[in-house]
Amino acid sequence: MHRNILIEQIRQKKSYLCVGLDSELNKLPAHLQHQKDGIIQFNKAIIDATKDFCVSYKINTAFYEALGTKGWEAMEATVDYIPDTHLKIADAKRGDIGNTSSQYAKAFFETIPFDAITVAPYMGEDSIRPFLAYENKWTIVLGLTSNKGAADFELQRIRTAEAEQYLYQNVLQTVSKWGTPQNLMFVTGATQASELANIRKIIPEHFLLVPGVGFQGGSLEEVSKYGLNDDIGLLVNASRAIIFAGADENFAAEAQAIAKQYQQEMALYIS
Ligand SMILES: O=C(O)c1cc(=O)[nH]c(=O)n1[C@@H]1O[C@H](COP(=O)(O)O)[C@@H](O)[C@H]1O
Repeated sequence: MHRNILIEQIRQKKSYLCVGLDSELNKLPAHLQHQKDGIIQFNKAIIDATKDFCVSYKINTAFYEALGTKGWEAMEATVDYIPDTHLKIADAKRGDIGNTSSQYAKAFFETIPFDAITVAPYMGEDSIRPFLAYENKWTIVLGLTSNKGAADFELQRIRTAEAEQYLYQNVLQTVSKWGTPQNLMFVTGATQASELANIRKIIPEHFLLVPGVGFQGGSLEEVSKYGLNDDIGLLVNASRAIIFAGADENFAAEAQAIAKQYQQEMALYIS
């Protein structure tokens, strides 16, 4: 998906919400858990209920891969069902030596036609280039993640030729030279909102994928205050807070209500 189309969708809907389809089988409403295509039915109902309030869906592949062949089938059926107006993100956190990354890119950009994939930067440039080679596809590189373990490496101070800085800052500076704001985004956890002003100094133009509102306690208000740019530049993800808002037959309506709440709050920040 071209950046201009994404921005247009966000402005039209007054929403930069990404709904995370982390559809863990044993958390589905009881009536769907034992059905052969329970995850597909669940995802379709969630998509129908939330598509007017969000601009993107993020499929965390772990919840599908865990189920083997059936999981991959559910993932493909879900990607097929998501309207083309919505950015389809494979949250797969891949990255390997070049020829292997090329196969990951083929898997998630061609075999299953996602628009974007999350990638870990640890293995460097040749591990990321194969994803960037695809036109109109997005490579979303982990920057500063939402979890406690971000302190182990990402928030370590390092000394480079130019400055002393956090490791994640060096990642943003370096990786942003390999692509452009048209094909590269970065993950910034909502729980790290205090760092967003610094992040925007390094990458003012790029879109940020921001997970961590809802269950992980990140604040949409803070993220929006420090993260929004002239083109909006944010995709804020919530998974469990939306898809598991309700636990019975009413789950889709409950999910819709929460997605709508997020959208209405976002509308205040971008109007
Ligand atoms: O790459 C991600 O999406 C991601 C990065 C990060 O720093 N933190 C994070 O929570 N995520 C993912 O974002 C989703 C968050 O889910 P909820 O906490 O249920 O909203 C999960 O799929 C996580 O794997």
